Amino acid sequence: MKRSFVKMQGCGNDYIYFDCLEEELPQPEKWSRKLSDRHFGIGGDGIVLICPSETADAKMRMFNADGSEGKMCGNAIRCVGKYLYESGAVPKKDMWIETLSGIKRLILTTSGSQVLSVTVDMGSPILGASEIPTLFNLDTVLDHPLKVNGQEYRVTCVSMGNPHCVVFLNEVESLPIVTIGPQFENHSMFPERINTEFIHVIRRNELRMRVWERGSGETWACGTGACAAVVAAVLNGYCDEGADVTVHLNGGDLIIRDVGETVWMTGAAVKVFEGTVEL
Ligand SMILES: N[C@H](CCC[C@H](N)C(=O)O)C(=O)O
Repeated sequence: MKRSFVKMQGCGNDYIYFDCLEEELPQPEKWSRKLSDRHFGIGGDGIVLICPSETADAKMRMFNADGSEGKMCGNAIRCVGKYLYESGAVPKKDMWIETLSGIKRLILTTSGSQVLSVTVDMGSPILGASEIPTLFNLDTVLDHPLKVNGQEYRVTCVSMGNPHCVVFLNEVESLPIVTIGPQFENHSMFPERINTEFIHVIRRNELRMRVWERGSGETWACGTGACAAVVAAVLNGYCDEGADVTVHLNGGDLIIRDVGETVWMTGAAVKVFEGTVEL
């Protein structure tokens, strides 16, 4: 069966999007693995399904490149808002998207009929060690030692609807992320695996971040991860609550504001190409 798709990216975190408002996509786990392959498929960090919702303007389901389903995706939800507005499916600049981590509010910035950037209310961070989930026998995991492959790191764990482990380092450019990333992702303390953000604090309102994502490996950006990183930075005294923090990712910048009860994320959403694929 021939199926149309749209390739979109947020700060280089690129997914293959399927409009499922009229027609479901069967076996999304299988197709995410096949189509994400950058040599034998379309190429991407995974696939995203844009589905109907009874409680919001639309519903987003996202699947990592390994086929596992993520409960929330910050870069993808911005692209979903862009697609829905520009296609006319949801002609609103203030819209609501249902996810497995609850309904999120999007505010679109447009130029004519084009969406330039999207601001998302990412919701309240979850800090309870068992809720993230982790197996630490603690209430919260703040600047806590964790041995990974024989080396001790200090970690802060935050959920933005999906699990994150934030590690502050003196520099991240030379980090052997392909080696250390999987060792964090599959560590025994994280029963549902983990997304890991490696952070260099440039100044109080500026972070540099690299990320090893659960199910996709090193991605060029992670929206939920950038939010988790700023929450962790505020908790550890590196950033100020309520301030706009610029997070520099491999693929671009996100502006994150942790206001305590919620976290706001602003960033671009870019269409790369459209196509059809035989499923
Ligand atoms: N790998 C993540 C999902 C994608 C999150 C990321 N791409 C974002 O922009 O938030 C997980 O399994 O929880």
